[in-house]
Amino acid sequence: MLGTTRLPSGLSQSPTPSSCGAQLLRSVSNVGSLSKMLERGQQLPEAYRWSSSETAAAEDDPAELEDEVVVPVIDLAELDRSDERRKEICEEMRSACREWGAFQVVNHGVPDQVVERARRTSLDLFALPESDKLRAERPPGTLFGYGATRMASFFNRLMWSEAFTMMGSPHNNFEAYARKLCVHSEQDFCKSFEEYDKAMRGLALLITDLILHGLEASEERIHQHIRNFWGMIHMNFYPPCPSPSEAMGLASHTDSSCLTIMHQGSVGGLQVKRGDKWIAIKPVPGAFVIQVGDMLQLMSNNVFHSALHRALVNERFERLSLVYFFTPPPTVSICPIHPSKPLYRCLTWNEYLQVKAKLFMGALDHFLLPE
Ligand SMILES: C=C1C[C@]23C[C@@]1(O)CC[C@H]2[C@@]12CCC[C@@](C)(C(=O)O1)[C@H]2[C@@H]3C(=O)O
Ligand SMILES: O=C(O)CCC(=O)C(=O)O
Ligand SMILES: [Fe+2]
Repeated sequence: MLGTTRLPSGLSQSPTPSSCGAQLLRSVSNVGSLSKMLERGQQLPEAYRWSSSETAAAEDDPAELEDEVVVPVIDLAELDRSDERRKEICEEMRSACREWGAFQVVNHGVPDQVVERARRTSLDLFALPESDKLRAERPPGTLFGYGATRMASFFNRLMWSEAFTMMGSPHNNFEAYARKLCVHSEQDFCKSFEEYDKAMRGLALLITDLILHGLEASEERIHQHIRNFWGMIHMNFYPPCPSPSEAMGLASHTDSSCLTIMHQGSVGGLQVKRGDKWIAIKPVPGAFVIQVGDMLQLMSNNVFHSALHRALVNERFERLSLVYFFTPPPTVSICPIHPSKPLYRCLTWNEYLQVKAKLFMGALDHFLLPE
């Protein structure tokens, strides 16, 4: 990467056919030989330039620095020590979900090597030649594959990122992606995502269970809701950017999921909106960022609010965020958990994604019941 800056490639031209045999001879880590390059110092292309009001960060405001507010960090180390400790953790999560729609967890039990292997494999994937990545291009209107983020059509500026989404538990199909992408080692690729998917499913079930207990939902209700939930692995890659203060890594949005578990690594960029301020979620070594998604807002009947968030970029470092979306199965009816005075009508995940693709930030309101 030295001396050059890579242009996010997800939005560029059509695939050039290339053979898997030829790909095997190349190194997947050879980032410098990949997509279009910009000379160092070259300006940010106009299509990637956002207005300063859209990119302004809380850190730009000196008053913000003096009185730093941080998203809660919840320690799961002693979860099983006693019922009291478990209740305290449920309460910490409940209050974080109400106040922030987000928190970080540490001592979560996911081994570092599992995370590191999945991050390495993801970086290798983004380092593939553009023509190989485009073999797995996400067809318009669909969920899985490589390219620009789905919400790109709602903005008239381009985002400084590329993304790849794969189906995870319970129907993971990593071999198919590996074959399509012609990755260097199919076996390592599948193994690393299989173990990551398994670890994330375990963590998602644990955290969703604790959060729903905080809503005083019955055991039966909780299990009915989450036992059959699905997982999706979504990777975002943000190359270093020649003019980060004018660029946007990922524009402001809420996730449609029930819960999102994100590993952002050591390079920060994620921000969450609190009131009218954007607050950085600073990387904490080994932590996962947990965010309330739209489905959990609906299930909680607005007790919790899905986190409005975005990702900024920087000039020096590339950044990878590894995201696990924990979602309802596509055709199962999802309703507010306490049905006495529901604010929303029941919906299916399929239905929700269709409405989100049309209304984007207005999607959840579309399902509000009349007063
Ligand atoms: C199931 C999904 C949620 C998501 C669209 C997706 O198919 C996988 C990508 C997800 C993502 C990530 C970036 C922001 C977002 C709004 C987008 O455009 O793609 C979310 C989508 C979502 O949560 O609605
Ligand atoms: O990369 C990040 O920090 C944010 C990623 C994100 O919000 C998403 O993929 O939905
Ligand atoms: Fe998100």
